[in-house]
Amino acid sequence: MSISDDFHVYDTTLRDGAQQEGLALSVADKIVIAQHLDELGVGFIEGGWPGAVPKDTEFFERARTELHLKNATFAAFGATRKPDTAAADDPQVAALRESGAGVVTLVAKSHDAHVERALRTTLDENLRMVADTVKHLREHGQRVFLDTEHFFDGYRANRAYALEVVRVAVEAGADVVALCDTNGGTLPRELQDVVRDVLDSTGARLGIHCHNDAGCAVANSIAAVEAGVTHVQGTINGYGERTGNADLLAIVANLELKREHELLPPGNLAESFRIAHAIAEVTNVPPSTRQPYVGLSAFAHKAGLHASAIKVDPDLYQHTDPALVGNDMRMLVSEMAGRASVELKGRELGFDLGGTKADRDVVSRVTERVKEMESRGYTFEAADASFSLLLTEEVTGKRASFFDVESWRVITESRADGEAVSESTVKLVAGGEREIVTGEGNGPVNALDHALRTAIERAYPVVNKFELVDYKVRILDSGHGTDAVIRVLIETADGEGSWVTVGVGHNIVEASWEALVDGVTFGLLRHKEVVR
Ligand SMILES: CC(=O)SCCNC(=O)CCNC(=O)[C@H](O)C(C)(C)COP(=O)(O)OP(=O)(O)OC[C@H]1O[C@@H](n2cnc3c(N)ncnc32)[C@H](O)[C@@H]1OP(=O)(O)O
Ligand SMILES: CC(=O)C(=O)O
Repeated sequence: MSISDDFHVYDTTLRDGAQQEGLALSVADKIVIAQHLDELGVGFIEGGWPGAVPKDTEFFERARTELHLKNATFAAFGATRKPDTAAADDPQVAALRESGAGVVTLVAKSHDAHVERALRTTLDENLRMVADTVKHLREHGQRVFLDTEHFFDGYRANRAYALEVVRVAVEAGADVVALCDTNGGTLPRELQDVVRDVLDSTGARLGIHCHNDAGCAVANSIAAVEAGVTHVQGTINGYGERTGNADLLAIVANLELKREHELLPPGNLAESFRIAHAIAEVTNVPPSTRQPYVGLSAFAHKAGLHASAIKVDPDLYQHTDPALVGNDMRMLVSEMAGRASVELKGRELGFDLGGTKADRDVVSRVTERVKEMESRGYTFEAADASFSLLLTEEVTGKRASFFDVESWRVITESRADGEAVSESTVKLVAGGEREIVTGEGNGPVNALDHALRTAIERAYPVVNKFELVDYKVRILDSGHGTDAVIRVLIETADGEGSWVTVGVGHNIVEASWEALVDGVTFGLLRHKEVVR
């Protein structure tokens, strides 16, 4: 059952979203995504094109027994009957009928040139294809929506014919006619004028389906709603053919937060962030950090002047409260930080630095050090753990340290079997004991990581939980060739969370060692080991 039939939130992630380059969903993936969509509370889930794509046929079969939707109705997508064939005899129409979906969304041509050149039939026969197929499915008890492909381009080329397709579909029993900006090139004002004309001329219940080729898919969808459409199609994370479809979560957030529509069940908008990221895990497409509302950077503030105003009131630099979509505000500390950025970041990390003159001095020193270090290649916005160590150092007056390193070295040897293996030796004092440890690895950083953690494990057994999970190298100032500055970011995890540290140097191993030591040090602080 749809939440509300007054306004349709129609998701096509599993059909048009799956048309994105590089995105390939298994049937099991589609089932998991459908569960997330239903939990979010969309009204309709377009599951695919049964009869054309074997996985989609299987999806509808399995969905019937495996999915018990609370909020959504499934829609099966497919084309109108072939030219000069009875709808009842068309095997693809049969697949739609037999899909078990409560709704069939038929794609139909509404642009005269497409009818004549792509379908290779007459304008009249295309109208009969629409009417026959809609009637046939209605007679079999299915609700029918019609997607009018290339509607806006078709309207420009032959308004009368485009409108006739809409009228014929409604007369035959289609509940909704979705106007599709298939090539995604229409701009909002023109789109709105067309929607108004179609509403006035046909009285049809209209929907909108936009692509993002001109960067206007969300704006066009909102413009269409403002002009009177009551059914809006889109995909999670804006997946879709070419530059993608309209991002459904952004549309819903805009309409709920800025136009007072109630589209999802109460409270569900705040699930947007979680569900967008959960679906990105399934699609295996890295989520864009800059995605409106649900991107990791959507409420991340870098500029010092922004932070200083946010300190007074977050609304001064945010268009909405991130919590409403399940996201969080974050402060980024970098060379562009001012004292307010450092103070707010400190608060995020558990340091209250707003009060005394001593606090203000700490904030000023940290701000200066960050700017100076970033000018040498460090970056703190991606390395919260290194920033936290720097801040702790300025607050307590000493660098957190659990061991004294005497020396380290690493060699890489090419062996007779052609394998290159690295071996390192680390000498240090930890827990009052001098340790001399060697470590092997498939590369120098791996070998150093093993040796370092082995050398301190007697004093701090918790390091056995630590694991280096990501390692990124960036050559800064690459014009200097092998003399360039190298920045290394290391992510360390302990099974409960992860943290990132940074190291910089002219030597990649030296930069890595700095990031490794910070990584272990921050991990020990996290586990409340006592600093010497
Ligand atoms: C705008 C959109 O995104 S619509 C969704 C598009 N999605 C897909 O295409 C994914 C699934 N598609 C498929 O599996 C295949 O393309 C199929 C099964 C639909 C068709 O495959 P094939 O029969 O091998 O033909 P092909 O892919 O070359 O398409 C051309 C045929 O489709 C017909 N066709 C094109 N558009 C339409 C339409 N809107 N309605 C009905 N038929 C259409 C053409 O007339 C041509 O038919 P013909 O071979 O009888 O002359
Ligand atoms: C139907 C569809 O996906 C389109 O016209 O873009």
